[in-house]
Amino acid sequence: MAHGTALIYDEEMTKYKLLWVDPACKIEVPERLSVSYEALVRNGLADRCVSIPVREATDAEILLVHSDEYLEAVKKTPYMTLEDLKEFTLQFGDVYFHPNIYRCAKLAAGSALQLVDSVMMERVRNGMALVRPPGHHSMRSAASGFCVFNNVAIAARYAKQKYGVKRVLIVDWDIHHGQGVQYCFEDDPRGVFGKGRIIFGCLKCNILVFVLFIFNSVLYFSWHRYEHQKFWPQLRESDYDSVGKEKGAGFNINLPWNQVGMENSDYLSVFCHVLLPVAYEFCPDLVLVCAGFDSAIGDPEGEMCATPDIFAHLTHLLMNLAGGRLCAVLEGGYNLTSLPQSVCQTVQTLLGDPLPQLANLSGPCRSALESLQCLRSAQKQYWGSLKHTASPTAANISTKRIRIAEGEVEEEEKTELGEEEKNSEEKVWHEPPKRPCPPIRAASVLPDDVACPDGCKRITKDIHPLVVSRLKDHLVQEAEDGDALATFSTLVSLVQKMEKNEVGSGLALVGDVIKAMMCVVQHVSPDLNRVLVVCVGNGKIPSHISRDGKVLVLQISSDASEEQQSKHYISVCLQKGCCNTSGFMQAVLGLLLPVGYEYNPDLVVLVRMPDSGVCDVVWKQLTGLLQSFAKGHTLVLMQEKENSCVGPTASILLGDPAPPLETLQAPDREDVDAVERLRRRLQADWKLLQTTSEYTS
Ligand SMILES: NCCCNCCCCCS
Ligand SMILES: [Zn+2]
Repeated sequence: MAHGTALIYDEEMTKYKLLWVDPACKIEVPERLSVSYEALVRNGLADRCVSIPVREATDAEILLVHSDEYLEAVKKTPYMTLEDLKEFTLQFGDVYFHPNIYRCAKLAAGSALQLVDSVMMERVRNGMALVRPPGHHSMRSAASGFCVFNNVAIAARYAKQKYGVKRVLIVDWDIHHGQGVQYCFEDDPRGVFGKGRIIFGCLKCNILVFVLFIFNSVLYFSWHRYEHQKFWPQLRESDYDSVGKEKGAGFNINLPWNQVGMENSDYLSVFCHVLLPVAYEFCPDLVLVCAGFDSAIGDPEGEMCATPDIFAHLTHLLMNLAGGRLCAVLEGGYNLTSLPQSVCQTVQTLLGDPLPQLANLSGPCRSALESLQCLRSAQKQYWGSLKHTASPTAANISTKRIRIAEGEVEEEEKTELGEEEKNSEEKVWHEPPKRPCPPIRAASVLPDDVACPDGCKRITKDIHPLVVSRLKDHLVQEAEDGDALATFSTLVSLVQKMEKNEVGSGLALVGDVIKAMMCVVQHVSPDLNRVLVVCVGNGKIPSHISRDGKVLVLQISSDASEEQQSKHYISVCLQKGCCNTSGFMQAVLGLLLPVGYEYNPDLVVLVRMPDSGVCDVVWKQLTGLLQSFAKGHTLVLMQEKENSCVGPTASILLGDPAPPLETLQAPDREDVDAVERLRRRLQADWKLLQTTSEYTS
């Protein structure tokens, strides 16, 4: 298992800048890189990373994406006079050249390749390359948007060529559309059978089995400020209906933001309802992130309102893919305060530190919902997890771009205001909270004959007098059973240690998981405001447990609970319970994650019911994803006889990446229907469950 986080940076890449007046380019300054690196140093994060040296990309590597004539032309720029540089620049848009930019562009691309080498050779688990010039706008034969060589596109091609990586996921959370990346891969051969989708008609059982053999492929996801094609680069092909061409259909995913001011809720809902379901189905071997931070609050380009700590969560959600192989490469980011904060949030998550809690999440705004629905509808024919998406009725989708195109609505001028006209009020936001690592990362409460996994700290069972007295009146029948009493009081004291951040997470083997869970829930201290209880497998959970919203129970099982569902008692009934990976993940990504984020618990109790049937890999994915909540304070309860689950669970609680699931088959129709029905019913209570705009007030 690879460990460590690579950091690639060299101050040489700060040694070029705009040499003439150009309002479009003045924001791309060397300080972007230096303030980001200095913040990592100041926060003690640089020292915790594995420092990997930069190198220049070779011609051959650059030619993986760019044309020979373009490379030859750029090679001449170091010897150009100022006038020649200006002249040369004129042929491109919103970019500038400098005598040293060719060298820096080779270093930026080379840094991305060093990062890929480090991850693929397992010298590190993941990493970040702090580079400039950025890359995602540059095209085969053109520089664009401050970009000269397409760092991430070159890295993707390089990974496939050198390491035989089959499936690469590129996530572009920069606020601009990386058209250069889209052009590079949109007609990328997807393998023998087009996308490799082979459809078997099994006459006997007359069931269409969609078997998705996904051969070599690059899946590109980008969200970007669009404003109905009025925001730079103002391309028709940046809209949600650009899904990839012919064999590449379904492998290009564009989420246009048609308004500014998008917040954390908007970003998370797109991850939960589009990117993650598709990414799990795609099952990448490597994740590359076009890590642009102009999507953060305060950025003059994005004019969005998502706070820097959102990148801690976006990074974490992607780390559960590809066995944790994640390479983040800096793209944009022009606010010299939110940029370094966002970079630090990203690197701190790559290092495995606990995630910050995201407060005050609400639902996505109406415009985001329209984009979300349009995108899901445009992509549903390619992805099983989106298959049963409701098609947007004309009434509730933004056809504004179409109407503009048809001249119905006269074109407003470009939305981009000059720097001076930009809404003058400066955005303010809190500095992201510290994310201290607890002295004990994971603790265990185990029967004496069960070994404590490496890295875990065993908490010896003992009777905690003050706890016992409180317990006694609750658990009369256990009063005589000394062992149960000892277990329960140890669990309660373990939770108290979590509250004080002395312990990160815990796992316990107990005689009766439901009783243990009830005991913990009833004895958490009053200043623990909300407890999320996730029950995996069949079993009766006393419904009085979710009293007054202090406890939210979400159970995934195969028995339709006769219990009245309520806002705080959600029972997801799956055809094959927890055995069907696709259905289970559909419920986790489309229901549990959004509700969990909105509920924002201070403690998560994960209960593995006896005979849950959940397989190890899915269990590990779930345990990993639940670390998103409660600063990673998760208490895992399992039945005594399941001691084979102790090791795998502990490894995830200690920060190991969950192994990738296989490429997911399309979930069973019944399961998708069940999740969809539940989502529709619950979205009135839990706004992050919304995926269509007809429900917004
Ligand atoms: N108001 C300045 C216009 C800049 N347009 C190009 C932006 C390139 C961003 C690269 S991440
Ligand atoms: Zn950008």
